[in-house]
Amino acid sequence: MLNLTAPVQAHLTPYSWAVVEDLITPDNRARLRKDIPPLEVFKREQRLDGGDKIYGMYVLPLVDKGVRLPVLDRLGPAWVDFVAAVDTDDYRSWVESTVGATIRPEAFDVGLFVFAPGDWVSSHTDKSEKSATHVLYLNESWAPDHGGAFEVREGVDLSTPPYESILPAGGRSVLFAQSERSWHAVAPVTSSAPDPRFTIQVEMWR
Ligand SMILES: O=C(O)CCC(=O)C(=O)O
Ligand SMILES: [Fe+2]
Repeated sequence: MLNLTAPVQAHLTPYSWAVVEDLITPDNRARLRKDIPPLEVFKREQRLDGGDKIYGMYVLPLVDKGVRLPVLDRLGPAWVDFVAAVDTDDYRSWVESTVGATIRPEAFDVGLFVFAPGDWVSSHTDKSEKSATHVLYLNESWAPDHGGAFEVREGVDLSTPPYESILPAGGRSVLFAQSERSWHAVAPVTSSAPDPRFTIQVEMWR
């Protein structure tokens, strides 16, 4: 399921983050996409103000602190295989060496996220209880004017341009170590996007 020898572009500014291309092979991305359930199965997650971030998206948790949730089997073998692939010492060592975070076995969540037009996440660092986050993008084609870019940022202020913008598609994934500097945001998905923005998030806890 995962090609841990896929090319990595690792960065140390403004924090430790990396872009990885084709970590999931195209055929496996197609298998995963085919088994994304309808939106009715997801939970709407939205915060309009307060807290550490403002956001709107649909979420389907698949693994909670290392425990596979019943829905995983219902999604089918592609999703079971994906979870098995991130629950390995090879994957954890790869995360550790790619972004320099310390990863504990079993302390991980996996979620399937859907961002509809207008959905976004304000600039935030992720919770300090987190060691690293890996976001894998499941759409194949995506244009800059569809919004939804992963923005590497240098602070909370969205009126400044991002340090870098990553197109959330084409087999790309973004991995970063949590720190007080790990500012990032998701630009709003525009109404011109032909499909919702589909992501898998692997969250690794300290
Ligand atoms: O979907 C992404 O690219 C990142 C999402 C994110 O940062 C979050 O949900 O905390
Ligand atoms: Fe985040």
